[in-house]
Amino acid sequence: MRIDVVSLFPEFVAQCAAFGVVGRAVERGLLSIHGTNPRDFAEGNYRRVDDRPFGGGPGMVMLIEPLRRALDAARRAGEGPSRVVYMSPQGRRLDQAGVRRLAAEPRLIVLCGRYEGVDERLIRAEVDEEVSIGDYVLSGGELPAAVLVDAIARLQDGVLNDTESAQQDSFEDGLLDCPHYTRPVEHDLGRVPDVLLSGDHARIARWRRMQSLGRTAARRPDLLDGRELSKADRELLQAYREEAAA
Ligand SMILES: NC(=O)c1ccc(NCc2ccccc2N2CCOCC2)nc1
Repeated sequence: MRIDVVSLFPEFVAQCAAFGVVGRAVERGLLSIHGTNPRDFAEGNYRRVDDRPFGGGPGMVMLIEPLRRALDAARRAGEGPSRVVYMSPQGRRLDQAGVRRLAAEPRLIVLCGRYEGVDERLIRAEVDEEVSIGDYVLSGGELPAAVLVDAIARLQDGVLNDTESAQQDSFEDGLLDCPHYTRPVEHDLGRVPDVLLSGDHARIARWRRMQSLGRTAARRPDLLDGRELSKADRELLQAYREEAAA
């Protein structure tokens, strides 16, 4: 999959893709990240990429033409059709289903806004979808772009090894993850739950599922809305609540 990032700080997003799982995916050619800077397409000796907002008000707005030329250059740099995603607080909230949908695209061009945002005419003409990573304001779209790139990279075939994909699965099925423990068994912060030391894999899997269900119900009940729990899951959730109440 090819991702082009259009940003005044293109190296920022490329750097975020240089480490860990995503870095490995790039090294192995499962994913390629390219940066294009609108400033390289700005005219005049100040190479302006922004200007004052019509109607007054604080801040500056990104100009149409440098962005449009940068988007065109990014489009031409790769092959095949590309979907343009604009990272913005006005976008549709990103969730794992949205990541899966975008990860299936052959190409993405991710547009990162700075200043107070981008001239609306460019958005209407060039952007296929606006995406928000959450209801908070950041100084630019680069961090949201890096978040999107990371989440998409993990879903590319061959990127995660078996252990990592198992962890991914626990979030994929819409539940929060269970607690994790490692050595030592005894510590002044507490003891590892005996079930995890039992070697009884069915019992361990049951305990982990119970913990995922219980934590989801306690911390993110919204994730269970509209979800038909199986009889087994309902019993596990009940067991979790009884244990928590005890
Ligand atoms: N939640 C998100 O995904 C998110 C994304 C971007 C972002 N900022 C860049 C930006 C992009 C578009 C429009 C305005 C702005 N902003 C520029 C700086 O001023 C505030 C508005 N912030 C949060």
